[in-house]
Amino acid sequence: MAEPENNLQISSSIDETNNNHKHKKKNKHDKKRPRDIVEEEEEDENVNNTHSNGESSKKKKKKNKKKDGENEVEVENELEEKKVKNNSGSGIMSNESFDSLELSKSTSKAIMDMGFQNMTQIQARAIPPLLNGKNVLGAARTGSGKTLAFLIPAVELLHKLKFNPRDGAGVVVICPTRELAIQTHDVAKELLKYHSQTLGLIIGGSSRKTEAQDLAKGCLIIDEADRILEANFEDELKQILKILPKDRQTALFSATQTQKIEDLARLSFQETPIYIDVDDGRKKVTNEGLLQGYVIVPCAKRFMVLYSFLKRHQTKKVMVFFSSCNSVKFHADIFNHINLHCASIHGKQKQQTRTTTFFDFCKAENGVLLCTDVAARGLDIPDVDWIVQYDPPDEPKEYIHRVGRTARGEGGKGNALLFLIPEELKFLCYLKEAKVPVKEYAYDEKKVANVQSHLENLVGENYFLNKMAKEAYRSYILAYNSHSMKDIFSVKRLDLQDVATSFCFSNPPNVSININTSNQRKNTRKVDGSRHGFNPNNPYGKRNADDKRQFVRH
Ligand SMILES: Nc1ncnc2c1ncn2[C@@H]1O[C@H](COP(=O)(O)OP(=O)(O)OP(=O)(O)O)[C@@H](O)[C@H]1O
Repeated sequence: MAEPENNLQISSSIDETNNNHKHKKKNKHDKKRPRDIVEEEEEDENVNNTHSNGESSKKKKKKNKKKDGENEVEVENELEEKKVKNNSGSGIMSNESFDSLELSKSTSKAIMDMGFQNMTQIQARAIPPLLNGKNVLGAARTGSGKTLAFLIPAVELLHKLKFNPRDGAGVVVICPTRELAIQTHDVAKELLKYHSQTLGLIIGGSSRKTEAQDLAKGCLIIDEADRILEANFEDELKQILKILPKDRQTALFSATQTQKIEDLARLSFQETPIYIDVDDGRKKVTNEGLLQGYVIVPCAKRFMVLYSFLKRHQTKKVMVFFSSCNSVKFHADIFNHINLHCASIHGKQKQQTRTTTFFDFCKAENGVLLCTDVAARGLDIPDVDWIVQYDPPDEPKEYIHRVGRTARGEGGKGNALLFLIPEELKFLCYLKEAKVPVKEYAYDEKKVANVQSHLENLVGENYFLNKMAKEAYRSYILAYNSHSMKDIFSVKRLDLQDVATSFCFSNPPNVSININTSNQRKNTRKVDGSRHGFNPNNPYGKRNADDKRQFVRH
């Protein structure tokens, strides 16, 4: 999908191939009684995400239509929201306006059309040095406006240089997934509305030769930078760097800066960059408006609890994360089979299906999206109410990116739920050390749907469901085996009968699982031959003992 004339290139170099409002009822979620996740639907605490562009969410507009008696509650909520917005200590906004940057008229007008006046903190701190040609390594929490923090300088610099399409690509933006590249391309398009500069999108599938020619000039931006090396795309990145000019300007951005960033910085920066971490010193790394909980579910009951949760939250917008494409496929199919409508996104789909599903879910007011980590990073999907991590994230860092799909922007609100089997509870220590606050939620056994035997019959009799269930079961075990945090997620501790039950089998299916522990994640996790080096004091992974730099926000 490369366009012929591009001086701003957005590309996805990495893509996955596999894998408060007030408490209305005070006693509901108090300390003694964990929140019940499968109880009858009542107003969730955090269902209205209001994005910082000043637009109220559709849901909020709908809520405002509620009968008169509820107006008082609404007014209180509005006031509370304003309080949050003015609290610059915990919010993402700065007091500085875009006007203070003295941007070109075309860029200023485009920003005005977006409805933004003040910059977010990362924008206020990263845009000026980038405009001055400095290299920047930028960290700021999820949903805090990093995209414009690098796109505004990119567009301004091209404009100032009077960069022409015939000059080639002036700016290259590298994103870890295709959807993120598409989204970033859309934001850049909005910014370039009144400019003569052009832009293009490379998300695989087009001529390598044309792509190489388009990339021949420019300055480099890497979004979700830490993810780039994780997927072992070091070689590809080196190829890209080789064809870029040596005297370029470079910027790396992510919500989580880690050891991997150092490797990447070494590869991509010619000289030491300016390091900007706007959230340094914060007591927690996740967003203010995010309510996070975990629920302990025995493995054999996982499916039924998820099913009951989704049934209960049918009027909400929910994303559910799985560890493999096959698991997403199976769950989407069986849920749709039993009239629980859900969409899915994973790396084994055709790009057209992925793109359509992504945009449909962005527009939807409610609905369920089952996905792999292909949707974990950077995606700015409006008004997501719940992030459910059905399969465990690979690290606390991935947890942070997944839950970052909700409660985005200033005053944004949302909920997150992590499923853990009793054997995985130690993961909570790592979350605590990573400054992620999670509360225990519960479910009422009596309210969990009892459809296990019905589903076992269905999977037993339906050839296609059976095949998908087997593949999903196998992939779940393989993904578990390749987990980075082996001390917690040990495949040896899994009870395969219980795992089989969670994939709607009455007995473990006959599948070949050739687990070779010496070969785990050979292609996806190895960086410079080292393993991650996690421990509770180092929840984000390995770094040198003498390295005192603060790569993670506290
Ligand atoms: N100056 C601003 N004022 C108000 N809202 C803004 C501003 N800048 C960006 N936003 C909005 O904030 C939301 C989050 O922005 P963005 O997607 O850039 O976050 P991010 O920091 O890149 O998140 P992630 O780490 O998840 O990739 C978007 O809906 C965007 O339109």
